[in-house]
Amino acid sequence: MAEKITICGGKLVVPNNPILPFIEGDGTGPDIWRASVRVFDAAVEKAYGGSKKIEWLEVLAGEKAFNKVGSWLPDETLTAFKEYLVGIKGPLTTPIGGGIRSLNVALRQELDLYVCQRPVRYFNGIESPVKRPDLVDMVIFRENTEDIYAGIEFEFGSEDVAKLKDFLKREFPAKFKKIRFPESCGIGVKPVSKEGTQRLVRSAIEYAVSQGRKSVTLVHKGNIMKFTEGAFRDWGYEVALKEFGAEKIDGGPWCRLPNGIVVKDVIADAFLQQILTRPAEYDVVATLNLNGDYISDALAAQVGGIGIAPGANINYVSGHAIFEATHGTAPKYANLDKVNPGSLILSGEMMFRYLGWNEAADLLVKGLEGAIGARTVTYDLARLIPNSTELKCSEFADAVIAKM
Ligand SMILES: NC(=O)C1=CN([C@@H]2O[C@H](COP(=O)(O)OP(=O)(O)OC[C@H]3O[C@@H](n4cnc5c(N)ncnc54)[C@H](OP(=O)(O)O)[C@@H]3O)[C@@H](O)[C@H]2O)C=CC1
Ligand SMILES: O=C(O)CCC(=O)C(=O)O
Ligand SMILES: [Mg+2]
Repeated sequence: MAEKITICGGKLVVPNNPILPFIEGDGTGPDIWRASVRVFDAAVEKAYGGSKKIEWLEVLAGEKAFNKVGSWLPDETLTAFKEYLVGIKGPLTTPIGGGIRSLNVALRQELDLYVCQRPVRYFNGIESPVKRPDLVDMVIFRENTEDIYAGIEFEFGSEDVAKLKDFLKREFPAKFKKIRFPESCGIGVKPVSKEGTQRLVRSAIEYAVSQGRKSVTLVHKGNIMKFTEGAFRDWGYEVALKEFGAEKIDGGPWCRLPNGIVVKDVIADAFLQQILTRPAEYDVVATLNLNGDYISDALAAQVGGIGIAPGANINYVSGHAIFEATHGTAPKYANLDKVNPGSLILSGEMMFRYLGWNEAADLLVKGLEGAIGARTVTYDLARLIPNSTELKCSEFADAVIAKM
């Protein structure tokens, strides 16, 4: 009988037939979902011989939801993710400039999924744009609920931005003078809190400890944005020192945990050049929301692109989690059965590990490594792998299943 996943004493209780809500997604989402769900079911069947099975529950969001029920993000969808704890989603479109705000961000904020966890690793056989993609083995912990993604923006020409400018002019005249074109600007606000920073950094360090990683790097732009990004760095070190018994190295601020894990920091622009030139120096990365968004795509490109870039949005306290690829809806490829389902498949791998279904997770990796190793890949990897055979999205799913 299908049952809900629950949490007890901070540990997930996963039945053999868990109900997992999923959102198909916009654009290429349906193609990718159809391919991935077959791979997930095949992995579970092969790993557990019928003793475990997922009961998939479709919930609506995005264009499909709007067309069917007139809402972009129906309450029932949020309720399902709250109730069933763990789910998975395809990408959802966010218009640029005007229109609705991001549904992806809304889900993260509504469910308080404060960690956006994105592992980046190399698969043998892919020729990436860099010489040593195999040196990239990082896990990004991106803060997922605040920063400029909180969406506190005031549109140029609106009554609200006029009110805000009046307030700044009156209360903070020196700061207001620094606005270069006060008459013609919109304004965005960047909230970064101690609480939000510390729960993110705590999760990153706990992950590093549990997985035996070498270091945690706090990536920030604290030289320029001192009280947001700079504070992120300081509050991050505070967690390492006060909660994990770290000791400062040569007077700090770098520090070392009793088990040898180094907690260090780097300014974001330097980080983006060093991941190209010295990737082996970075391991677990903890960073703010916008930096994490840029870093995810940049690192994905280093190992073969966004077609194999998985992710998860997790609240490590409540247990709520929604797994999703790093990439978006790639609308030009919608319904062509063309794009790589690898990112969603690997997001499923993360999900299975989160559920404790490591055998099924291992099969997903085996299948993906097998298909890539045999040079039977979708268009994106075919561009990078000499003498490869280009497969459709659905055919790639078959190839992964065949190699499990
Ligand atoms: N979490 C989410 O739901 C996210 C949603 N979005 C949304 O998606 C929409 C489109 O965003 P856009 O900036 O174009 O970014 P996308 O990630 O959707 O696409 C950019 C490029 O990445 C490559 N790509 C994307 N997905 C795949 C895949 N599965 N396999 C292989 N290659 C892939 C394609 O490259 P090429 O052209 O080289 O073939 C594509 O043109 C926007 O509305 C955005 O807001 C964006 C990111 C995350
Ligand atoms: O919400 C969106 O449309 C974009 C989100 C995004 O780029 C990301 O989470 O990496
Ligand atoms: Mg992104």
